[in-house]
Amino acid sequence: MNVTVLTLFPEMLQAITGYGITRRAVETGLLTVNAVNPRDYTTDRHRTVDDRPFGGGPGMLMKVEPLLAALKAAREQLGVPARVVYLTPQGRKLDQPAVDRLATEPAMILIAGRYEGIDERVVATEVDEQWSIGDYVLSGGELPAMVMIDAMARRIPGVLGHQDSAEQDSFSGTLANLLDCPHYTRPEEVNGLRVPEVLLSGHHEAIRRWRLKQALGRTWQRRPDLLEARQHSPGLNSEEQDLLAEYIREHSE
Ligand SMILES: COc1ccccc1CNc1ccc(C(N)=O)cn1
Repeated sequence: MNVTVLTLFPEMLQAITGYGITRRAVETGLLTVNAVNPRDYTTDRHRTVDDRPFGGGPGMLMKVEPLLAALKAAREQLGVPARVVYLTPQGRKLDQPAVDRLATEPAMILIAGRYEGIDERVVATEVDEQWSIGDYVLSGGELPAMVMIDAMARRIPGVLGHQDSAEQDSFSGTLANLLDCPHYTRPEEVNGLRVPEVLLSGHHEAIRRWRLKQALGRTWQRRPDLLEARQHSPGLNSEEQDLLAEYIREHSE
């Protein structure tokens, strides 16, 4: 997947290109992340990228011309048709299904706005999709862009060490509308705190049921909205219904 970010702060992208799974995805060529800085496409002496809003109001907006010129350069750089995404509080709330679909795009241009956003004429003529990572306002679209890139990178085959299918198959995790179960690793006891015995038992069926019960129970406790969705599509099977009922009984006395 090839991603180009339009940003006034290209160095910020080192937060994903320089560390961990996303760094390795870039190094192995499974992912490319480039930056195009609209400031490099200004023509005035002061390299102006922002201006005051018509009609008054607080703050500044990103000007049209530098953005359009940067978009043109980004499209030429990518060389193939790219999906243009604008990260904004006015966008649709990003979720895993959206990430999974976006991750199938061969090329994307992410516009990271600064100030109070960008001139609407750029949105109207160039943006394909507007996305928000949550109902809060940040100082720029760079962090949301990196959140989207990180989430998409994990869906590219070969990027995750463990078999992708393992993640797909697991009932929990955001892919299956359930919260994940608790996880433990060595030592078996620390500060008097023990690992649940079932996880040490080697009984894979008992472990599977315990993890499913914990995932269902946690979702019931923390995210009833997710559970509601899961109860309708695809619906809880009889084992899941039994395990959830058991968890609720144990957590209601
Ligand atoms: C006032 O900032 C803006 C106003 C309009 C557009 C972009 C920005 C840049 N800031 C952003 C961007 C995205 C998100 C999000 N929730 O995805 C939060 N903040």
